Amino acid sequence: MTFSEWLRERSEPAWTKVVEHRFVDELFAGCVPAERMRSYLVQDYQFVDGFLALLGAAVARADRYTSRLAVAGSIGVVTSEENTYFQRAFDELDVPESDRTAPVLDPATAEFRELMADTTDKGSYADVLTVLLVAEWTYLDWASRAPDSPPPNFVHAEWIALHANPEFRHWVDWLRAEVDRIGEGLDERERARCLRLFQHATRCELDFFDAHGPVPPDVRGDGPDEG
Ligand SMILES: Cc1ncc(CO)c(N)n1
Repeated sequence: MTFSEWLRERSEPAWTKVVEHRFVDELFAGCVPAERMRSYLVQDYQFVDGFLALLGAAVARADRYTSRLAVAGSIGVVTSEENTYFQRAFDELDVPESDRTAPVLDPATAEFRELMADTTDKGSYADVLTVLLVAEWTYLDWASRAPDSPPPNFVHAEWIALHANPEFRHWVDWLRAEVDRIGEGLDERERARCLRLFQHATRCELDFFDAHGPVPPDVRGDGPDEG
């Protein structure tokens, strides 16, 4: 088993709860109510802010030029296609300027941003890659479940398409291979630290979806499956 597979397996059942979250099923069906899609995207823009800083830390801490180039390529996507998607979605959903730049943070967003900021400031390259991998791999995994026909509303359809395309898969494959490569050189303590970070980030992903329903946050996807 590779290091990345081991990290993911040890993060069950939360991992699968993220990938099979009801928010995702609603997204595929195009029936996330506008109010919840708005709050999800407003909060996610704040996630992306912290995530971009974390990508910068990966560029800074990488041990070789080819790795810096790979991460920089992803920075290019976040700052162009993904950013213009947010702007167009915010226009469509009538998001006021204050919520685009400085919204009140949900507890789930605040915790995720704190984890990313701590890792940006103090994490090793392995730590940084670990948190990046959770964020990208969970999104690839849920998006891979998308049905063939996209929902009619571009706000739903393009959010799926941003994470269900060959370039994104290629980036996540690279991140996994990079975590596996760096994992080879880690000692027991460092690996255990990566696992704790991986599990914490996976919990943050679950809390983030839970915060935008339809399951109330205190149920955390543990209730009976209502399909
Ligand atoms: C909360 C969250 N996790 C992961 C991604 C994808 O990087 C995202 N946009 N938002």
